[in-house]
Amino acid sequence: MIDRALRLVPDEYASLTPRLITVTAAQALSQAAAYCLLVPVLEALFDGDTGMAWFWTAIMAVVVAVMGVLTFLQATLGLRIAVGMQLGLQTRLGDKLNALPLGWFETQNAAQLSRIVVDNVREIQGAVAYLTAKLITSVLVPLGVAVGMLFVDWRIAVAMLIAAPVLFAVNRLGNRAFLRADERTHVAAAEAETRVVEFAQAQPILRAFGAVGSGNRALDCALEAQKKAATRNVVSAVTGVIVFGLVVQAVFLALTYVVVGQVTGGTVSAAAAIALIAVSARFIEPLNQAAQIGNALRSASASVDGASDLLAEPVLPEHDSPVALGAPEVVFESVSFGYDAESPVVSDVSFTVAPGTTTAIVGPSGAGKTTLLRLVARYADVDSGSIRVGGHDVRTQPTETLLNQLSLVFQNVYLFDRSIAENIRVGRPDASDADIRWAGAIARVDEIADRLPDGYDSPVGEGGTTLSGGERQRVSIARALLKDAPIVLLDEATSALDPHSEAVVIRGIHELTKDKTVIVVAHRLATIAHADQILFLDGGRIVEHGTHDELLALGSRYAGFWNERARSRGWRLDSAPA
Ligand SMILES: Nc1ncnc2c1ncn2[C@@H]1O[C@H](COP(=O)(O)OP(=O)(O)OP(=O)(O)O)[C@@H](O)[C@H]1O
Repeated sequence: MIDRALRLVPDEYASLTPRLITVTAAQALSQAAAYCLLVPVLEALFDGDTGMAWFWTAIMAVVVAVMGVLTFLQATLGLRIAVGMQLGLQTRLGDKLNALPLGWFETQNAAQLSRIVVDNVREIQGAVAYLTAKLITSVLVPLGVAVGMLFVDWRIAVAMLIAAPVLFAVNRLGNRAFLRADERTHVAAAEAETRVVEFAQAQPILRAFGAVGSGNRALDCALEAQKKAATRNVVSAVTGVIVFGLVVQAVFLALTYVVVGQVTGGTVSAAAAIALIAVSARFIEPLNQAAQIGNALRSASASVDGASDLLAEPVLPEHDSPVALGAPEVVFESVSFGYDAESPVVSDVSFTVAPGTTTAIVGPSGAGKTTLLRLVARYADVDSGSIRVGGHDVRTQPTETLLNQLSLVFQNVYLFDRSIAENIRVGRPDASDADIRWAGAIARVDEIADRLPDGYDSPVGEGGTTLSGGERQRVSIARALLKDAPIVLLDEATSALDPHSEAVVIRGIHELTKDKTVIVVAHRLATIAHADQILFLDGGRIVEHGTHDELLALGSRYAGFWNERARSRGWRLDSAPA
């Protein structure tokens, strides 16, 4: 576990780790030497040899002083590693999250990510900086004492050298059960966190459907499982510590018998015996500590796994060399893709979106329309075929270059818990206030800002919860307007907006898409009818493509889809807004 945790130490702090280990080892040996020096000091005192007593006390004082300096060095090194470890590991995890394909985030949940980046890092930090040092101390001090005893009485030294591995073996056995219980606790805690976040986020739906009780049940089960796992964990930890404590006392008693045996045998003086019993107590103490440190180290093991697994997640191959971009065209060539290898979602799809034209993708639910948009933005890489944007395969251009050419306006608009202005500025971080107001005016965000007390500086709440769905879309359109990318990927809203909001959003989108290359997953009949090209997708394949008139004349799938939609909405083409 320690070696895996040490591998997570950032490079710039890696050189400090051997220093910490060396200083800790030296500190532990000086501590052992100080304990051993008790024997000659006590012997001299009992013999009434004041000169020798002072001599050994002076040596002991020097050793204790060295030990003090080493303890100080050990503490400062540990602190430096702890701080560096936290910053460095969190930066590495942050960089990793930046490099992961966008599609990866759709399968993750916020609670587990936050647990890895915050809680796991804290545990690993503690394991590397403090627990490693404590573990070294608790091994080297008894070992040093036992070796030191060789110079006093070899039989006692041998008894100590036998006792130490016995104690470690008992400790190891006792902790196996704890380790299993601890793993179960980590799993149960992660599950409970996920359920708590889900329960909070699903409140509107649970209440709307009167399902608060059933929503609670999933959470209650997770919390109950966590409670049981935690109880088992505590029971096995406490049992292990009690058993280990009893064995430690038994070993201490055995050592005392050995010492007393030497006194009665006449090989050790009574004064030395008292000193040896005191040293034996010191010998036992760090071993006792090792039990608790072992538990803490094992508990940190699950955290190391969490962070290591995240760091090992595969990223999409990245091309750093700059490319000379051509016209803003999007070309799909025999593209096939599936979220998992067994079930393709998109099969052999080929089409070209010429610069400055609009392509509408329509088709039944689950046909793969949104997936096509995601593949353009490289949420994931295609399984076969290729997608070219601006004349280059999306896989052979730097991600930044690709994303700079794209404005994404998807249905689930996420707003940061900051002001309206800052949320719009996400579109172009160097935009001036005037630019933000320009984009806000076109997308009619100014209407929203006007009614809020702090105007554009008003906070929008986590995820934009203080704004309506239509208002959030307006902010996201303002973002995209500010970015002014040549290609717009648009997932049209399926949910109904009130007539005013809808009219405003449509106007904003109209401005955003003017003279741009547009791929739109279209639901509004006006958008579909006025597109330069329509792709009818079913089961991941393009089954028909052409203009609205061509496809209506064909009288097949698209015509059926169109007539059904138009009938259900009482809509006629000549009434379509421009
Ligand atoms: N992140 C994902 N992981 C696994 N499967 C997914 C993922 N996203 C979508 N799918 C599956 O891929 C298929 C196509 O989904 P997609 O969202 O592209 O369809 P769609 O045509 O846009 O549907 P809708 O009109 O209902 O939004 C569906 O079967 C869906 O369950």
